[in-house]
Amino acid sequence: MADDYDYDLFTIGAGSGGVRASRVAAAHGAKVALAEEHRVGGTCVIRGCVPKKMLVYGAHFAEDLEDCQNFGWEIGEKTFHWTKLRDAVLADVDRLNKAYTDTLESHDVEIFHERAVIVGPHDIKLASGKTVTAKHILIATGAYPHVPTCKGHELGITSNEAFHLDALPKRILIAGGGYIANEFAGIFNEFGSHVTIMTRSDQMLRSYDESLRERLLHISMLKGIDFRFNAEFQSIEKSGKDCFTVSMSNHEPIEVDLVMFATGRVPNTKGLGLDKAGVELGEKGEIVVDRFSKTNVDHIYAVGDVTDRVQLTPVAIREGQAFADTVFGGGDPVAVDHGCIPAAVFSHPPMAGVGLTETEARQKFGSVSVYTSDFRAMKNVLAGRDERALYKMVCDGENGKILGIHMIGPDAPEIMQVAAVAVKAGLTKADFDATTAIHPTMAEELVLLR
Ligand SMILES: Cc1cc2nc3c(=O)[nH]c(=O)nc-3n(C[C@H](O)[C@H](O)[C@H](O)COP(=O)(O)OP(=O)(O)OC[C@H]3O[C@@H](n4cnc5c(N)ncnc54)[C@H](O)[C@@H]3O)c2cc1C
Ligand SMILES: NC(=O)c1ccc[n+]([C@@H]2O[C@H](COP(=O)([O-])OP(=O)(O)OC[C@H]3O[C@@H](n4cnc5c(N)ncnc54)[C@H](O)[C@@H]3O)[C@@H](O)[C@H]2O)c1
Repeated sequence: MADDYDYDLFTIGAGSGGVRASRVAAAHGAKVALAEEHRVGGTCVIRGCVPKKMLVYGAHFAEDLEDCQNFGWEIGEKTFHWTKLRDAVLADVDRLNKAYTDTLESHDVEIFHERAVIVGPHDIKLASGKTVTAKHILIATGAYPHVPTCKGHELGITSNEAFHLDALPKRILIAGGGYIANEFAGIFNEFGSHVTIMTRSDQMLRSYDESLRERLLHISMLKGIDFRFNAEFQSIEKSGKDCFTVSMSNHEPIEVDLVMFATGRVPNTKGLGLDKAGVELGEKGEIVVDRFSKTNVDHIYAVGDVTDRVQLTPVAIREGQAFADTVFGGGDPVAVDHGCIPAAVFSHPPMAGVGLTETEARQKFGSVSVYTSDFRAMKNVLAGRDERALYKMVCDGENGKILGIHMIGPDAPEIMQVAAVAVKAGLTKADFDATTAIHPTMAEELVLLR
């Protein structure tokens, strides 16, 4: 296909969005090349969702090993070896990295294992100095961790480094009240570190339903995690061989062994040469795109975190697929529907949500009906674990249409994935009521809500 260009498509970034787009474009018959400056697989596979979830599993054994005793199991002394888990996780990351590379190669996508930047409307320069041309360019460079610019910020780590630690910290301060902060707080806490979360606002996980956020905060505190709200960094100073004193507004200084920043992720557009092609950026440096992921330049597209629409892997994948189908599929253009996206926080316990929170629904619809189930999972009862789950369904007060479902409790993300189908399909509370329960499960609470 490649006309006067070296390639039909050149993709910058082999993460969730870039890999899917390149593979599908190649399957549609396009001549495709891709550049990756770090490792094929990107954030999700190499230093995000996947290794994080494995650590979550590893961490959960701490509670399982405690709880199993009420189920009749007697176990000897428990010892946790962080480096054993770390190395197993990193080995699986290597496996996935290879699997993603193989998939691209088997689809004849040419991979450049180096940084690429744009040097002209159709021109890409690789770190080796080689310059290539492409009819279409896809920017899928993701995002990088934001680090506040306080004195001593260079002494802290981000989630990128958390997967490679040589030893677990005895005391860790995690800055940020979002996804990464709450997930890693659970992980480190279960492994025995003392965790303090500090966040500059008075809330955490702002996009989730208020009742669930309160429940997570309550349970996290019961588990021993400390929280400091309305706290802005002032400084981080070394106060011993391996420890730091962190000063912050509105609170006493705290001494810890590790500081981790989880304060959001910034679209990765710096130094990419987008000005050379005239690509428009938004206020946060994100690439501005239309609903087909097209930039203001006709042949340049962008998908995933770099566009700062919804920073989630399945969204980046969908955007990559839609881009490839639109440009190379030969059919009608395909836009990604960004409405009603389910999401989960893999905290301890996890929480998940889809659609409008109660507050959002009240603001938008006025008349809403809210149904809740506040219960202790059967397993927690026998385990003697005083941890209650909370499910909430928010419906349109006029016709019963479900506007949102929100859950915190064991396996909430697994249950939510299926419940989200019903919400996306526009089902009503009556449809849930008409469905027979599977007993005994936690999910049955969803069809028994009063
Ligand atoms: C700790 C953590 C946990 C997460 N957990 C979840 C989760 O559980 N569920 C979920 O849905 N999402 C999760 N996310 C978010 C998810 O990882 C991202 O939304 C997703 O990876 C975005 O995909 P992407 O293709 O836009 O970018 P990325 O996957 O970040 O890929 C971009 C790639 O581009 C490369 N690159 C950048 N610039 C250049 C250049 N100039 N030349 C060559 N290569 C370049 C980078 O090295 C990178 O590999 C998590 C993120 C983090 C950090
Ligand atoms: N389970 C998942 O799906 C999952 C997991 C991890 C990450 N992610 C994605 O990655 C993105 C980035 O995650 P994240 O947790 O870094 O960001 P986030 O946007 O979820 O949370 C950032 C938090 O940091 C706080 N903050 C910002 N600056 C601060 C400062 N100077 N001091 C103290 N607190 C500060 C903010 O108030 C906010 O609470 C998420 O938005 C999400 O889209 C998803």
